[in-house]
Amino acid sequence: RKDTDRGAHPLDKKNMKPSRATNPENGLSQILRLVLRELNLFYSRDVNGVCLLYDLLHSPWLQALLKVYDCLLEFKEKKLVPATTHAQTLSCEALLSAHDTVAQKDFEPLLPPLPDNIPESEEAMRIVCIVKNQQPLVRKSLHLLRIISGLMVNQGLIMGLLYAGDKLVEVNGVPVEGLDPEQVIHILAMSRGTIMFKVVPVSAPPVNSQKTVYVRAMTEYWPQEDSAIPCMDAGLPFQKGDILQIVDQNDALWWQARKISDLGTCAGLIPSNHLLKRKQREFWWSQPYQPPSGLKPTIYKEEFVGSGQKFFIAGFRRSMRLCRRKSHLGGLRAGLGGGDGGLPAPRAPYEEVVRYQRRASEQHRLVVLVGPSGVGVNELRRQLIELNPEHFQSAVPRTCSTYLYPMLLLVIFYWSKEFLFSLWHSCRMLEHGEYKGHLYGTSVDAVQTVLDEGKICVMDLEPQGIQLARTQELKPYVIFIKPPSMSCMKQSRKNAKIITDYFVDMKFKDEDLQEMEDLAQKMEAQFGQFFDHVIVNDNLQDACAQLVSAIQKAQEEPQWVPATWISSDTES
Ligand SMILES: Nc1ncnc2c1ncn2[C@@H]1O[C@H](COP(=O)(O)OP(=O)(O)OP(=O)(O)O)[C@@H](O)[C@H]1O
Repeated sequence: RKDTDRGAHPLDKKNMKPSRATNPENGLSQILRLVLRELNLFYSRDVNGVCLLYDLLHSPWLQALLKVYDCLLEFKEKKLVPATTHAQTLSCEALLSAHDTVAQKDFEPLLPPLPDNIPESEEAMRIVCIVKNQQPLVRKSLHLLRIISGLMVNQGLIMGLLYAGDKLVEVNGVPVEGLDPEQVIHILAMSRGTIMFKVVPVSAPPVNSQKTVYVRAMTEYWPQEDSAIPCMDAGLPFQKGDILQIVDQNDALWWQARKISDLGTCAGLIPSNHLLKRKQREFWWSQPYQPPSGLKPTIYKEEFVGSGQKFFIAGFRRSMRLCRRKSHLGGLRAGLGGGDGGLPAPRAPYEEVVRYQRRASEQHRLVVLVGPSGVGVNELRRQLIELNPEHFQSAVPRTCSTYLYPMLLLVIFYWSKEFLFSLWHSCRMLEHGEYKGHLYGTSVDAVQTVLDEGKICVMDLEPQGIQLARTQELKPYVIFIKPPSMSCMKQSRKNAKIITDYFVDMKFKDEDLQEMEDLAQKMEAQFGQFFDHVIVNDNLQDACAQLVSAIQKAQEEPQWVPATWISSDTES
């Protein structure tokens, strides 16, 4: 409040002894309380005008004001210690007056009056003023340059004022026609406060009728490494698996997007679907050809459950580890490269996604665990099922030698990954393998059997198999089990044993742990876009608790899923 306002207080503070305020009994609040008590008596007798006075004295603002007054009087008696040396000379009055000055200041930007002498010929021009803050105008200036090149404008800042296609004529009264873009950038960078643009408007400003779409990035993009981007600083870097909100697709080559983890920021430039596909294709063709190194069918491992009962668990993980031991990484590396040792063919760079929440009446989503061999996928799955066998279950693999043998013969004959995939599709196999000369496979039907029982089906898959499972029918939720750092693993796996098909328990060696870490990195780099959740398996109990919580969220909370999985009536 201003000094004058304080002076206008009905109670004259000069006549009030300070000691009265320090004693709460004698303070103004106390006096007010007494007056109210008196008034109460009159009020009950219905004395004229008392109601009005009663309401007035009861008003919260008056009570608050009196309380503030009491407090100030109390502080006036105390020897206050300034918080900083600068505040040494500040009195209470000076602070209040500083507050008043700031409170009364008008922070609205002052725009200069428009020039009076605008000639008739300039009728078709538009003058736009923006107020620049103290930050260097790098990003914004470049966005404005997009107007010159007809690409885009910064929506948050000048939406509705400047449009793509507007021709920039003057900046702050300086004619810019014929200047190089760099010279205009320089003028903008040097500008402080208000910047006035004179533009010849585009004949028909574009109407943005597109609906906002969300996509999952299936590849990564680094604007700093892309010399073709019109404005590097305005680029939006993203990684595989990031969910992006596409806000503008008007330009065929460059879209504007935000990350959903950062919706508050202004949009950045990303290559359009078409452009990114083209870039991927160019990159793919530029890579040297690598002949296929072969697809190795893997082996199933048997597991004893309960009282001597034996059945096969899905997955070839341990066998893969054995294979790798024999061939020293070579075989598995080939497997990670997509099975043929070459670079995987480019796929769609963006996948449209929507929010989906499973309805209670719908079947559960399949839970897929992925991770490098030895990280603890089987152990976690085992513990999960043990925790609640009524709720969680694995899919039981079946022997399928009748059709897999001829199928494999065909695969060997054609030696084509695509051909194998098509056969797998026709058999609805999510994975297959060989154990002691027999062929086994886990089919979609085996998963469906578990889901039909109302249970949550939990299975482990090699990352190459994720795409087969990604269907509207199963709506898998993929959890990547990641190894902790080497030092943590050395500690936590001190007593852990590698269980092999030959029932020889071996301790983890440093090279096993290193191998696990390398593989995890490769899996993340190549298949990270499919991972809905990542759990670092350091402490087994913690990891198991995280797994339970992640599965619960997947089944009960909204998640981003491919738009193709959801028909419009089930969309949340
Ligand atoms: N967090 C952990 N701390 C200590 N030991 C662990 C941890 N996680 C797993 N283990 C142990 O590591 C060994 C390998 O685990 P597990 O068999 O589950 O690996 P995996 O990922 O399924 O790989 P594979 O399929 O090749 O066996 C087991 O003995 C298991 O008990």
